[in-house]
Amino acid sequence: MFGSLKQYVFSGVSRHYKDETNRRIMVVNLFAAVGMSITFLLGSRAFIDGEYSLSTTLYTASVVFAISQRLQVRFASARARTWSITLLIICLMVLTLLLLITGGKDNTGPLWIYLVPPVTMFFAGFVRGLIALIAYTLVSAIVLFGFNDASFVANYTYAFKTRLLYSFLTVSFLSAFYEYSRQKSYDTALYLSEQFERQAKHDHLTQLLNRRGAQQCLEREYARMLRSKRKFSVAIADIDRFKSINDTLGHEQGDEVLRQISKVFSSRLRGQDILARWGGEEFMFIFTDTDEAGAVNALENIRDILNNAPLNINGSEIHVTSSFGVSEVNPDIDISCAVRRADQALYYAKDNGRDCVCGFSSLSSPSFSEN
Ligand SMILES: Nc1nc2c(ncn2[C@@H]2O[C@H](COP(=O)(O)OP(=O)(O)OP(=O)(O)O)[C@@H](O)[C@H]2O)c(=O)[nH]1
Repeated sequence: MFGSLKQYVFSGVSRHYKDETNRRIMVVNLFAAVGMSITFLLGSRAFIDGEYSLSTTLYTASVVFAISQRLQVRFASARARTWSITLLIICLMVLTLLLLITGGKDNTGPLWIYLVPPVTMFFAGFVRGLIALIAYTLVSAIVLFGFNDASFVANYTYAFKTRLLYSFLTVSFLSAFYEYSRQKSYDTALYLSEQFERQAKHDHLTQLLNRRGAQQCLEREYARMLRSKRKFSVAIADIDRFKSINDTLGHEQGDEVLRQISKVFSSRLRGQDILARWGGEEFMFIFTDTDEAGAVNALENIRDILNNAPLNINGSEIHVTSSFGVSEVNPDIDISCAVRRADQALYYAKDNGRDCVCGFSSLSSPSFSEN
């Protein structure tokens, strides 16, 4: 029993949707169930009492509530959800207006109009909800005051009608204010969480992905490569003799060198390639759909540019070079193995005079062994 109730409440919910969307889906499920049950019970009661037009109205509303719930679950699209919510609100508004006009059971029908403001605001959001509520208030006011002696409108006293309208306006105002504050808090929370998420994945100095962001990209690329069988390559770049740059220019200018180098590196990459700050003065390249030879080629280009265009640091030109170690990632070489290989190739490049690109597979020296 509890299991099927839970299944019903969560029907249509998906982990791919935003929290806000899932919350709306669950509330639509709950509201439709409550609306369906109450209208069905009241409709049956009216039927037993021989009030056939009231019972037909309530049964129809019960069916519409059920349809609106099925709509969002069956079609699982944003458009279906909008239709479902629209249907639900229209059904509620028409039903409560009919109860207002006919008076319902012993003239208690108007009591149900207080459901309209919170439900409309929650489902339609602040702006659309406000428009819908203004329209609803106008129609209600016309029904209450525009047909004073009409036989098809229930007989309410003037005092009752004015109090009903005032109290309805008060509830509408409070619901609108609540929805406005709720949306503002939600937007702020969303903005902050996006900022934190961004900061957690990016390096504040270069604005590139940081090591954590790079790891996530590596895992994503690896999964893609396993599916598509299209290999990719990783490379680690380490700026040469960076300690002496820091020592001569100072740490702040050293930071500026890192910033400018990151721009030189990224300016030569294709849109689909990824550059990250791997740590300290090390950068990580991810070359998608590229084998080791292709990555070595691309890095040779970058190395050339770095050699031929000195950096302008605080008005003086300085010549900065970098060494690169490259490894391919394929179904036989996983990420940690490839990173280890790129690191070993980088050390080899450093040991062999720096300012060069070294692919792991070219390390054919007999003295070299993979750790
Ligand atoms: N300015 C600055 N320096 C950093 C940063 N991160 C690491 N470093 C410095 O980078 C230097 C790295 O020096 P080493 O690892 O000795 O290597 P190197 O001087 O680059 O020499 P090789 O790598 O052998 O060519 C250290 O002095 C670190 O303090 C940073 O964010 N900003």
